[in-house]
Amino acid sequence: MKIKQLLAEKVQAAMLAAEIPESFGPHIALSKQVKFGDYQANGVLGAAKHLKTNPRALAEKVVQQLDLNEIASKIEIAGPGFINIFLNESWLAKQLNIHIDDPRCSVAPAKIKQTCVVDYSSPNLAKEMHVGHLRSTIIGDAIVRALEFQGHNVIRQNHMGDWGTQFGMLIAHLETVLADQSVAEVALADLETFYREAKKRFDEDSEFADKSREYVVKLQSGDARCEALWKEFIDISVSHSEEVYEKLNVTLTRDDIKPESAYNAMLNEVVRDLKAQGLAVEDQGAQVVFLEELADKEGNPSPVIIQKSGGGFLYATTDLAALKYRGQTLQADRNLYFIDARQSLHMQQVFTIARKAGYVTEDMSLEHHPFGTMMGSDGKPFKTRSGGTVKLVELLDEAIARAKTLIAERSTDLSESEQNDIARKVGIGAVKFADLSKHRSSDYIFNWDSMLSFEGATAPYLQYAYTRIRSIFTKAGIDEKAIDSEILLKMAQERALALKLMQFEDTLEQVCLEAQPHLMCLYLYELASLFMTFYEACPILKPDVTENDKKSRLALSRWTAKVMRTGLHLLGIETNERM
Ligand SMILES: NC(=[NH2+])NCCC[C@H](N)C(=O)O
Repeated sequence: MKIKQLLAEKVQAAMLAAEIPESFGPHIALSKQVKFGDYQANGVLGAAKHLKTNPRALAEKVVQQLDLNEIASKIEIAGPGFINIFLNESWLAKQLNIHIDDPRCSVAPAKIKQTCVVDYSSPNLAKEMHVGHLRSTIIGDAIVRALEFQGHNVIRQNHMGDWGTQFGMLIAHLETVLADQSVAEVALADLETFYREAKKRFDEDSEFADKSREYVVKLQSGDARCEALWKEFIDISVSHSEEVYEKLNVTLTRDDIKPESAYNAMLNEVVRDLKAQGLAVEDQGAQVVFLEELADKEGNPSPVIIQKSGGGFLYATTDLAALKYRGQTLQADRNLYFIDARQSLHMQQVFTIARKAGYVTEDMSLEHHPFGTMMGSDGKPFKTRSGGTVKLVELLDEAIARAKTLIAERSTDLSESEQNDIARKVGIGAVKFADLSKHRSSDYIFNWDSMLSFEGATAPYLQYAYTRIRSIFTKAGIDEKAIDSEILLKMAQERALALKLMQFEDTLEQVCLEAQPHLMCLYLYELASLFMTFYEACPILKPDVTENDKKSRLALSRWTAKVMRTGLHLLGIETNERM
């Protein structure tokens, strides 16, 4: 149920009837205090100013026209002309009752189905996946899940970095290592070390450096031997990423990989397009687009090199080709990119050029959703103790091991294999929730103790809250599916919980529009807290509770469990039936 939209439509209609031009809009917001009701419409104020009339009188006119009969129990004008809306308990209860069996938690499928192309994860295959890619993977996956749940057509694009000059050095080194009888899987077990070795040879041995450069050229011209080596390298590197995806429970598969090399055949065409349109000009032998739109303070246009003087292409050229494909072939209504904030200028440049070149039409939205850096406890970018890159698989294994210690202490009645399963969900959930619950664009400090705490806004807290709700049914010996009785909202705590449950779709909508998963995290934490308050104030299984109250409260509990499970699932976090 989109409550905000429903109220907006009603208030808008009343405003029109009161002869307020449509452009002023109803501006529906959640009320900040209980005494101001549940929602507040703030649109009249601006209109009154514009029409030079008394805002209160205008608000009264609107309220007279406002038809919220069944929905609201009270409408009040407050302050200079705010309209406070108090929702009707029986209307709220009715919505919950209608959707008691709805697995979609009363979320309607999107009326306008958009094609959303989502670029996320996208690690560089020359090296091990690092924490920056962890953020992109987790955040991107949460948004993909949310958009799909809404019913949009989502196309994942894992824009893996599998091309570029460093691959000459890597395959030249791989060739030597393989000649020494080593197996590629073993040689590439640790990509970081392999890269370092190759780089060292490249810097110290000029013969090797020459060979590396020669291999770059050969690779580009389709030399079979070099291509075979490259393919072998890429294949193993991709499987490293897949190991991370599997541990993380993200929805990316091999089919979603559309790496940089996939656009090689389009790069010449991109340069041709931009030259033909007068966008790219020759500058010192290179092909450059100068963007006035992104000029610096001194007014110098922002230069974007799309082809080097030697003929080589760049990161931006590939991104332009990718965007041409996404615009013209995939016909994306929304293009979403989950990439580190440090690539903001690059993205702006690509977006500006793509628009000018007509690769995407005006109505296609281009969105870079940047994220901040994950920091270590020392406040510096997250590294291993020796200053190296943290291997993601090891980080995730540590999360699971730490969760296992906690679960083994708490859940002594469960078997070893049950404990392991829970530890996996809790450990991975903790890493994800800690990341997703932060405002996307801010940096944050990675801290094991706080993310694994069973108190506060953490995955373990929410997962445990979910399990506790489920245990009410076990304790009562009732199959939750048999709960189909009327929800009655008598107590304030029941009403508050019911309202929160009905706000799930509004939250989801905002998460999808702004690509901000932390809104869902916050929502779920508030929901769990409201449930705890409800549970304390409104006993369910105590002997003196009437049968109707008991059933109604069980139905509310069932609803809460459903929304918690669905919300966590949309964040990519699994729940446990026992814990
Ligand atoms: N279309 C894109 N540029 N996607 C992001 C790619 C990220 C890049 N491979 C990196 O690791 O920095």
